Amino acid sequence: MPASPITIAIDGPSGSGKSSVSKAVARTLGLAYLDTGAMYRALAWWCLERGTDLTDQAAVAQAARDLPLHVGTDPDAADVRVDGTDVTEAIRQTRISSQVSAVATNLDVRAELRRRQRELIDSLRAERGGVVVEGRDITTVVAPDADHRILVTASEQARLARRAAELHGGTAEEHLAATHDQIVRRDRDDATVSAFFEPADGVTGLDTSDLTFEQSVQAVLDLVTGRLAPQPAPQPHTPDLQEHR
Ligand SMILES: Nc1ncnc2c1ncn2[C@@H]1O[C@H](COP(=O)(O)OP(=O)(O)OP(=O)(O)O)[C@@H](O)[C@H]1O
Ligand SMILES: Nc1ccn([C@H]2C[C@H](O)[C@@H](COP(=O)(O)O)O2)c(=O)n1
Repeated sequence: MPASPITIAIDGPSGSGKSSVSKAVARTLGLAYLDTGAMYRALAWWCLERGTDLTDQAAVAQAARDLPLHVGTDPDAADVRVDGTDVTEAIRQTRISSQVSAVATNLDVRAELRRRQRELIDSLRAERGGVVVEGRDITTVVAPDADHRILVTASEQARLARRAAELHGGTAEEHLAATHDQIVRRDRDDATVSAFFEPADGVTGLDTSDLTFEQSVQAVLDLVTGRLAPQPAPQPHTPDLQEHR
C-alpha cells in the first residue's frame, strides 16, 4: 500500500484496453479497482429486468437513484450484484452492450452514478490506500484532481480487432457487425456526453495501438511509479575530497 492514498484515473474509448490494463495496474500496485462502466451496465440490466423503458428519462433516472448496487473493487474479484443477484456475467452480454448508451447518456443518471463513484473513491482511498478507477469521464469530471490522469487510446482498427478476437462462434460477418456496434456506434453515442477521444488539459495520452497488452500495463506503471516508488531516505551528508579543495 502506498504511504499516502492515491487515485489513478483512466479513461478511454471502447476496446482501448482500459479495463484490463486498469485491473492489472491495480493488482500490481495493491490498489482497489473501480469499473464505472459496470455501474452503467448494471443499471441498464436492472431497467430491462423490471421492464423499464430505457427511453423514459425520468423513470430511468429514478431507477438510478433506487439501484441496490454492489460493485466489487478487488481487481481479482470485481463482482457486480444488483439486489443480491450476481450480474457480473449478465452485464457483459450483447443485449446490454447494445443498449447501455441509452442509460449512460441520461444526464440525471450520470449525476447519480457520479455521486456514487466519488463516494466509493473516497472510501477506497481511506480504507484501501487508493484506487485505479476507469471509465469515460473519470479524468475530466469524476476525479479531475486524481494523482494520475491517463487517457488510454488505440486506433479504431486496433480496437475492432481486439474485440473481434474475444468473440467465439458465428461468422466473420457477424463478428464485424457486433464489434462495429459495440465500438463505433457506442462510442459515437457515448461521446455526446463525455470527451474521451483526446486527452484534456493535464491528462496524459497513451496510444496503445502498437503495444502488446503487457507493454500497455508497463507504460501505465511507468507513468505512475514516480509517485508510488518509495522515495530514498535522505543520506547523511559526507563531504568528499572535492569539497575540501
Ligand atoms: N495493447 C493492448 N492494450 C490493452 N488491451 C489489449 C491490448 N492488446 C489487446 N488487448 C485486449 O483488448 C481487449 C479489450 O480490452 P478491455 O475490455 O480492457 O477494453 P475497454 O477499453 O475496457 O473496453 P470497453 O469500454 O468496451 O469495456 C482485451 O481482451 C485486452 O486483453
Ligand atoms: N464513466 C463512464 C463509464 C462508462 N460509461 C458508459 C459508456 C458505455 O456505453 C457504458 C459501459 O461502459 P464499458 O463497460 O463499456 O466501459 O457506460 C460512461 O458513460 N461513463
